[in-house]
Amino acid sequence: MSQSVVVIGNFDGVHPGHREVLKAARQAEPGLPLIVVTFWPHPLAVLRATGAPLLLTRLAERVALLKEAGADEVRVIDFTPAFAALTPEAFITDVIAPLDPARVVVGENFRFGRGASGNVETLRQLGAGRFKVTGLGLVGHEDVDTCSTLIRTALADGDVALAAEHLGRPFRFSGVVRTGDRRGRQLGFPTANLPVPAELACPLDGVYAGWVTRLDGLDAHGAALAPGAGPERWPAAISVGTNPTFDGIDRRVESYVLDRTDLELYGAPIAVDFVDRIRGQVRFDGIEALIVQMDDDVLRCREILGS
Ligand SMILES: Cc1cc2nc3c(=O)[nH]c(=O)nc-3n(C[C@H](O)[C@H](O)[C@H](O)COP(=O)(O)O)c2cc1C
Ligand SMILES: Nc1ncnc2c1ncn2[C@@H]1O[C@H](COP(=O)(O)OP(=O)(O)O)[C@@H](O)[C@H]1O
Repeated sequence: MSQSVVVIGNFDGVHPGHREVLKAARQAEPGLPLIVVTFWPHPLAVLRATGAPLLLTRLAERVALLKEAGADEVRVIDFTPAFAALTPEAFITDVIAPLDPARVVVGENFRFGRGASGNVETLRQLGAGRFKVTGLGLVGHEDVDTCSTLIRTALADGDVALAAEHLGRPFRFSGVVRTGDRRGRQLGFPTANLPVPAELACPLDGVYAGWVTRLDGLDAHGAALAPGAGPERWPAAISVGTNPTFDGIDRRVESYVLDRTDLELYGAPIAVDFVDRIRGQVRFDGIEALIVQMDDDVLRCREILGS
């Protein structure tokens, strides 16, 4: 096997700071295959009693984004309690050395091995004579460090515009469309409903403007898109919440694709990209008031999305 340049990290969200790490690795060792080593589930899900932070990306999305950001290969380590108990030496011998790295690149706050006892300095000592080590500073973004925590906080505040700024792209929430209460069509606003799994980050309850994309490479009628044609993206009014007007219980992400009533999305994988927040959820006294408000929401969406 030829030598490689190895990057290690969680990379949840694959934000611009993460992309910089991959870019730096590429620049340090031009010519060598870039391998990203990442962990699943999130190490804190195993290590911390309170569990992992809410995830910005599912594993498949993380892997796809890492490849888009320049990874030639992504190795996903099954982060079990046994794996967490490896010594720093064993981590290097078992996981890193077999990749034959000429260089290992990590963020300067990287910790590894039992009890998080390894750091960049440990990595340097263990790699001496075998591979070089680069520890990168956190990447700044408009005076604040771009990091997953800031993005999570922005989402929890409903500030999806700020989350998009930190992410370098709109926050994307994806899933498979489920049936709801079959009320949307009667209201004149059919909505494609996604469940909100407990482990995923999701914007604060409210109404948003954004885009819906089918992820299965099929058009609305199930036919393959023409070769080279990108997936279709539709402007949408998005409601996140439990439908308080109807005393709902389940939290969902519901998207009304503007001006369409012909879509068949049950069972389809879709992505919802959040562009801007319009308002909070309201418990209306009747459906008329909800419909008047939804008409207004659609106008706001058109303004925001320019469609
Ligand atoms: C643009 C938009 C705004 C919405 N705003 C509210 C709201 O303020 N309060 C509320 O109870 N439900 C709101 N909803 C959710 C509707 O109640 C829900 O889409 C409708 O009951 C249909 O549910 P169903 O998809 O399960 O049939 C909104 C939905 C959309 C698309
Ligand atoms: N413009 C549209 N936006 C979203 N979904 C649509 C649209 N037009 C048709 N649909 C279809 O209608 C379904 C939603 O209808 P709705 O009456 O809200 O039922 P449900 O309560 O099951 O979500 C969607 O899952 C999708 O298959």
